[in-house]
Amino acid sequence: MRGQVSDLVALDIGGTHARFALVRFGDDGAIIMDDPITLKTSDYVSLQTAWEEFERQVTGPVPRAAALAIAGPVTGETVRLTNNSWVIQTGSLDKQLDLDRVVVLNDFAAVAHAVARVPEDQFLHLSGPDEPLPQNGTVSVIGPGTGLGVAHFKRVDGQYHVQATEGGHVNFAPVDHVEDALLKRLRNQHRRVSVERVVAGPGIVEIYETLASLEHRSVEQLDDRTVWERGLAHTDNLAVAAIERFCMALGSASGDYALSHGASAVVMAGGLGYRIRDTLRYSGFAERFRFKGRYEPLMANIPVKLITHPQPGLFGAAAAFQREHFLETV
Ligand SMILES: Nc1ncnc2c1ncn2[C@@H]1O[C@H](COP(=O)(O)OP(=O)(O)OP(=O)(O)O)[C@@H](O)[C@H]1O
Repeated sequence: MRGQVSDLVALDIGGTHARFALVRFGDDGAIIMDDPITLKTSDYVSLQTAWEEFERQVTGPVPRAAALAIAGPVTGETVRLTNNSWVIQTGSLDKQLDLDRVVVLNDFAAVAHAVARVPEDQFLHLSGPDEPLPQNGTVSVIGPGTGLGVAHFKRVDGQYHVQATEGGHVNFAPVDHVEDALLKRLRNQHRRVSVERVVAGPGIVEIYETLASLEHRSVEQLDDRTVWERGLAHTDNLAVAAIERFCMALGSASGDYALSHGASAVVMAGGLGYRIRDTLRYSGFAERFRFKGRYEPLMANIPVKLITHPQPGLFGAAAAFQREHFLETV
């Protein structure tokens, strides 16, 4: 896109990183995105100072329009990020960043927009019938990462509507004795145990230590990244078992979301989901997804896919902006 005038700055603001990308909208509605500039949120005291740095790094004019996908509930005028100290006042962003048009949405709602808009070849089949996403119906979008993002969208006659949720905070529901032990362990630490305590990156440590205690083994204290790395590299059998257990718990939770959303398809998203994509396909994920008593035949008919687009949050923020300001029909 270099050398062409951009239409929009798309931002994806997470707990650890803020990503900025220049976007141009093609005459046919295509969303053409430049490579993102990634900044560490902890290196900047506010969105405004990070934006200044982005402007310094860009050659050429910066568009006076922005779409922000933010990791936190976007409800009132003030948005507090879940894992960083920035406070974003949505009502005055245009003045603070010198913008003419701004769209702000939850980061996982942005991912759902991306799932609704990217072409079929950007999905990898995980389980269930190997068929395209439905033209009409509800799709659950689930993303284990630092937390557990959950959203859904409903497509009807070529239009779609996205709903952000706080689904990662529903209760963790164990279905076997290992998960009973995991819940017991977590309940000693937290008054209430949400599914995000298990089905998100940091949960792997709890699973690892629970498995060790079931074998009366003492293990060194590891951080989540190390357990993931050892398990994915098959250098630590307990970590391999913990990842298998993680996939099973993700399958259970995904099935619960599909049931409660009335979904006819499910899409996994997020950096962690992508990292474990091959393991997920050959794990107990699919069996646990279906394991819903008399609804097993219904669950077996739900396709589960994984989005492979590298920046669904940025792409989805641009899609949300485009729909609000340019296109009535997507
Ligand atoms: N090699 C790795 N590097 C970092 N995190 C890893 C790695 N392998 C597994 N993880 C797990 O993935 C989680 C982060 O997930 P993900 O990469 O999806 O980030 P995210 O939630 O999208 O965050 P952000 O948008 O702020 O980068 C970490 O909490 C960690 O437990």
